[in-house]
Order: sequence, then C-alpha cells, then structure tokens
Amino acid sequence: MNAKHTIATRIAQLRAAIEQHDYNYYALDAPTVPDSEYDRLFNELRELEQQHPELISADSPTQRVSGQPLAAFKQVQHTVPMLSLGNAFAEEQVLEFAQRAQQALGTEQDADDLFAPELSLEYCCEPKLDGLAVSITYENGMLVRAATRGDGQTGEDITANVRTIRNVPLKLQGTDWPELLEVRGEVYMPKAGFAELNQRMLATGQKPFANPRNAAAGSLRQLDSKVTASRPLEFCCYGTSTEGLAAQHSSTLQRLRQWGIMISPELKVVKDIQGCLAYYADIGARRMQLPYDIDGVVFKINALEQQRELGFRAREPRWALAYKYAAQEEITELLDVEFQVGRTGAITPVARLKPVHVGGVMVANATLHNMDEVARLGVMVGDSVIVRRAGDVIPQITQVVLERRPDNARAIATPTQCPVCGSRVERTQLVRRSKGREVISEGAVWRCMGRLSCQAQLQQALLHFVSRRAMDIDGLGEKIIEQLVTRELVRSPADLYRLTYEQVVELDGFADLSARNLISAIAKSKQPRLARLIFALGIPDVGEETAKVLARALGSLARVQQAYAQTLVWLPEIGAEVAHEIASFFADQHNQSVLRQFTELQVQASDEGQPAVEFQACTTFAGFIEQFNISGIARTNAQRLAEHFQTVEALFAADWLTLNTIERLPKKAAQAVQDFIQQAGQRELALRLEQQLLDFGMHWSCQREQVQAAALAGQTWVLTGTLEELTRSQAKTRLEQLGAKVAGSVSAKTSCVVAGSSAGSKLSRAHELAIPVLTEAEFLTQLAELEQ
Ligand SMILES: NC(=O)c1ccc[n+]([C@@H]2O[C@H](COP(=O)([O-])OP(=O)(O)OC[C@H]3O[C@@H](n4cnc5c(N)ncnc54)[C@H](O)[C@@H]3O)[C@@H](O)[C@H]2O)c1
Ligand SMILES: [Zn+2]
Repeated sequence: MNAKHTIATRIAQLRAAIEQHDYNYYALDAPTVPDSEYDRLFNELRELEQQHPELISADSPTQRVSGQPLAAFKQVQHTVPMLSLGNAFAEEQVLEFAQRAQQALGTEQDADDLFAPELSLEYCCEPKLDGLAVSITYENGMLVRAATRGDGQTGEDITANVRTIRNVPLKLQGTDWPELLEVRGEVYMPKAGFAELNQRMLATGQKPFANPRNAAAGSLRQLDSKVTASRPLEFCCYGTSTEGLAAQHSSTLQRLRQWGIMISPELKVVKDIQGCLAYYADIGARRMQLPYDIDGVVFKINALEQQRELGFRAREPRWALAYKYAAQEEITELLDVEFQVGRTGAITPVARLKPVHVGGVMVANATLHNMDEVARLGVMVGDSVIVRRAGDVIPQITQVVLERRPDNARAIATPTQCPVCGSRVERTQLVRRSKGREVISEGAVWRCMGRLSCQAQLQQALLHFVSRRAMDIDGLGEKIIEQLVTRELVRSPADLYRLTYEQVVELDGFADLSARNLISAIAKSKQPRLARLIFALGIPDVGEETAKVLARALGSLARVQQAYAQTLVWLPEIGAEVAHEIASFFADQHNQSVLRQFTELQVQASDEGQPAVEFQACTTFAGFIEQFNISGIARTNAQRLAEHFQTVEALFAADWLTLNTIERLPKKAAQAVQDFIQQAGQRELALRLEQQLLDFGMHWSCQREQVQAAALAGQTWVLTGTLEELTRSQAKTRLEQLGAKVAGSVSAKTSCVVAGSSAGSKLSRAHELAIPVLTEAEFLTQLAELEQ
C-alpha cells in the first residue's frame, strides 16, 4: 500500500469518526468523548489536509459548520450564516493569526514589523463561554424568533424555549433600536445552577448531566418548553448580524446592552496582539473562579470596516480567533479501584487512573464516592473513562466510553470485608419517615464494622479527636498518630491520656522538649467544653452544629448517652437518621468502654449542667403517638387520639368502646390502636420514653386549646431560596404566629418547604424526603387562607 493511499484512508477514518462525534454532540447532546479528544482528531485532519490539499473535499468537517438541525423542530433559515471560530492552542498560532490579518489588511510589510505600534490592530477580547450558539431576532423591539446555529445555514426554531430564559428580554428597552435586530450569543448554564440541577436529577432518580455544556444543550433543545423553564439557563450576547449600529464591534455590543441585552462583564478592548495574550493570561488565572465554564477566550478585530475587508474562510471568520485553555475533561484508563476506609468506617472506592493532564494538573486518582456511583456510571476496571476537573474540585469520573471497553474489563466488586482490618462490611441504612411510618431503605455507603479495632478507622478517629475544633491537642500530626497506632501504644482515644513521657520521647521525631510539650498538651485537653467533647467522639453524622444542639439541650454527656433515638428526634435539627446514628453509637460496647475510661482518666466536660428546655415542647402529644408507627395513625388520626386522651397513661388505658366513640376515628384505625396497646411491652416503652422526656425537662404542651388555636401547630417549616414578596423574617414571623416552628435545615420531620428562586440543596433534600414544597405564590395563598 503506498503512502498516499494510507493517508487517504486515515483522512477517511478521521472524517467518519468526527462525523459520528458531531452527531452525538450536536444532535443528541450526548458526546461520548471529551472535547480534547475531538480537537485532537480535528487538528490531525486539518494538518493532513493542509499537507495534501488535493484530498480536501467540500463536505469535510474542516470545510463546514457541523450540526444538523433535528427534524423534530421547525427549521429557521439564517439570513447571515452562523459560523464557527478558528482555534489556537499555542501562543505562536495567535501571533500567526495577527500576522495574517495585518498582511491581509496591508498594514504589515515584513514579519519583523508585527509589533510596530503604528501597524498593530485593536482587538476586542471576550471569554469563550462553553454553551451553545443561539440567534435571537427582535422585530420592532419584540422578541419574535430564536434559533440554534444548526449547520450554520439552517437552525432549529427554539423560540418558546428561549423565551423562558430569565435574562433574555422579551421586549427591548429604549426606543432607538432598529426595526429588525438579530443578536447572537451563547446560552449556557452557570456552574452553581448545574450543580443544583444534577443534585435534583440524582434525587429524582434521573441521569445527571456530564458537564454544564451538555446540560445547557439538553435543556435548551427540549420539545417541552416547561422543561427548559425549570433549568437555570442564561444568555450572553457576543455579536449581531445587524449592520450599522456602530463602527466597532465593542461599541456595537455596548449599544445592545443599552437595550437590555446581556453582554459579558469581562469584555476588554486592547491595543494589540500582546494585549490579547495578557488578557488570555488574566482570564486564565481567574478561570476557575468565574461562575460559568469557559473553554478559551476569543479575540476579535475591533474595527468593523477591517472585519468586512478580511471576510470569511470556509467555516470561520478571518477576523476572530478562539485561544483555548487546557481541557477540563480528558480521557484516560481506569487501571484499578482501591477501597479507602474513613473515620466512620465508610469504605470509599478510589479510582487509580493512567496519569493524564486535566485542567493543567496531572491526575492519577479520582474518587468514585460510593458503590451506587460505580453502578450508576457502569464503570469497570480497564475502561476508558472521561475525567473532569473543574476548579479546585476533586477530579471526577463523569462517563465511561463504552465503545472502548476491552474484552478483559473487570467488574468492580463490593468488598465483603474491610481491606485494612478484615472485619465484616455492612451496608448503611437510611431511616426516614413517611406518612407517620419509619421507612428503612438501603444507603449507598458500606462500612467496616471493625470500629476502633480497624487501624484505618482508629487513625482517622484519633486525627479527628485531636483536631482543632474537637479536643484541640497541639503536636499530634498524622505521622505521629500513625506511629502510635502501629506501635500499638494507642488503641482508642482514651489511650492518649495514658501516654507517658518515656513512650513519647522514643517516637521518631521527638526529643526531650517536644515530648514534654506533647504530654502537657494532652493533659491540658482534659476539660473541654461539652460540645467539643461530643463532636470529638466522631459519631457518624454529628458535626459541630449537631454537637452544640446536643450539648445545649441535654447538658451532660451522660444524658446524651442515655437518650433514646425517639427522644433525640424531638431536638431541633435532629432527624430520624441522625438520632438513630447517635443512639447506636452509644449502644456500642466498645464506645461505652471508651467513655468509661474517659471518666476514670478524668476526661470530662467543664460545662456540664441542666438540660435546657429545647425539646420542641413535644410539639404535640399527637407527634409522640405518631412515632409508634401504628398502622393508619398518621397526622390527623394521631391528633384525634391526642386530643381525646392527653396522656400516655390514658391512651394505654383506653378500651374498645372508648376508641370507637372517638369522633371521626376510622374503625380500622381504632382496631389498630386496640391491637397496639395490647402488645406486650408497648406500654412500658411509651412510659419510659415519656419519663425520659419529662426527666430531660420537656413539658407536654399539647393542650387542646393550643392545638386548635394555631393552624400550623406541631409543624416545622423551612424557608429556602430568595423570596420576592416577603422578607425571610416576615415569612418566619407569620408562620410562627400560626404556630409553626421555622427551622434552618430540612429533615424527615420537616412539614413543608417554601422554595423561593434559586433554592438549592434544601430543595433537593426536600424532594429526596418527599416533603411537600410550596412556591412563594402558593405559600402566600396558603398564609392568606390560614390567617383568615
Ligand atoms: N466531544 C465531542 O464529541 C465534540 C463533538 C463536536 C464538537 N465538540 C466541541 O465543539 C467544538 C467545535 O464546535 P464549534 O464549531 O461550535 O466551534 P467552537 O466551539 O470551537 O467555536 C465557535 C463557537 O464558540 C461559541 N462562542 C463562545 N463565546 C463566543 C464569543 N465570545 N464569540 C464568538 N463565539 C463564541 C459560539 O457558540 C460559537 O458557535 C470542538 O472544538 C469541541 O470542543 C465536541
Ligand atoms: Zn476495617
């Protein structure tokens, strides 16, 4: 086979591959390879064609704009074609671009003159937003049409969808706009909106988007514009095909802005190509902090007269250039998966990757989070995967390139025992309440059950225990803790208080003074504040805030230790899951022994005292009854029972006749209560729980009058997002006047969530827990009704 033939074959191969990728990217909004990979193929093709111009054909991807409009949309003919942009990946390509332009405009005699000030051209520099190009037409100041770029000549009619984008004016401001105006720009999804959207998708069991560009494209090209409306899209204008607005590109954009059209706040006019390079460096340094993804910057010769003179090449203008940054997504191989054990025993799969440059740094590891994520990605060892690194965020695997799966790919198995200590591994459980019942489902996390006998957990637990926000012991870094654990000097946090000077001075890196300092630092930590001690214990899901709530409400470690999960749920901000974690932590024998040793060693909180009355006044006795998960006894029926009986004793003394005479209590429910109160042990349990609540300072405040007076008594509401009509505190006051409690976070106990605009994680949590969500408008209507 001759060389020429081989090159022709390669060119054909590249064209076919690029066409397939174009289809996936433009038509399906679901690329299977990262842009960096696509750009490599594209550049290889362009170079081969440059070396062999006789092989160029008019339908080569290098000669035309890609993107067939989908038949599902009405088509729109662009009066002025929408083109692509020439790309540069290195500084010399930028300089060549400037030189070509100067030459063509006759401002340059020979190459040395490139930087001569009298010859240099003015440029407008802009960020290159990573979204999709859209054309929007205004007639007499009104938005009449919006279209995608499509193949450059024909786009898709997406008018209804673009109308839902908040920062696109439906009507232009001012009066001096031309009768017909077509603006062009990028529709994109800001990073924050993208993260929220993906959380929402995950929470509702949908497939999340791989990156903001896919999310923007997938959201905009929807046949149902209601879907588009629910997506956080924005528009930024970077040009117009309407002539005669001004003499320069930059001043044209300024005029568009006066009519209410969004342009980039990062626009900058520079005097010469050196200014462009400085702009590239400046934006590059701030790239990760920008609220949206960019894949490069764009330089445009500013004088429109010069733009006209330069004109176009096949698929791109000669007066503009995109200078790209290091790709944020790359393709590489998954070599292996290792399992790391964290402080609470959670086992995290970590991907070992064939090292690859992503976003300017070498990446060799990426977290896979948990086994649900592994399943969702469908990833196997040996797969080619797309790795994304956006900003300071830990590298993520976003996608598997299935067509490259090798025959010997290996499934990632859930470990059956701890990779560090060999202990049994258990799947976590999620406890939530739904319609008054406790629903237990399988969590995504597997845990090593070895607790502190597991060296990995012990080390992490010790690091947490001594950390600044916990016991705050200076001088116990990772290396030292590792030595203490491997030499078996420390088997639990309590052992720290048994360390002697002789033991410490023997450790690597210690001398007389440092050993004495460490011993005294440990001794000094013996009387921490209660909240710190609780936090230091490292109870799963108990962060600093929860530790403070426990400390304040219960006043002593002993009471925290004794509290039943059913008691803990009455505390503010503590949901069923956390309560369950706390109770089972203290039920653990090993943990109990550590706490006993603390007492022996005089490690004790300095501020123990009486419990504060923070129980949610047991909101209602009804809520208490609900906790027993009696079939058919949810909110309303529990309320009926509570109003009738008013105490635990009375409830358990109820007889069949009484139960059947309770107003509006269904027969079936009455039967269930009857069965329940006759069950062995239930009465004792209920009395014990009531006793504990009373001991801890709770008062039943479920008198009939109160319950009836306040429409929302016993309910906990959460406000999130920005409210337009009311301030947060106004909303809070009105809810409280109706008897509701307003909490700062969503838990299974939350009755209702009011979501203003740009609501985030609380909203997704509410969806996850199937808690009713009201828009601000619905909320206002409901308030008005209840306040009557
Ligand atoms: N991963 C894949 O499979 C795949 C497939 C096809 C295309 N792609 C990606 O798309 C690129 C090619 O697409 P393209 O032809 O749209 O070219 P392009 O994205 O390189 O440049 C042109 C586009 O840039 C956008 N743009 C953003 N800011 C701009 C500004 N300030 N001024 C002007 N335009 C601006 C516009 O949408 C314009 O259409 C490839 O380089 C690759 O990154 C990826
Ligand atoms: Zn273990």
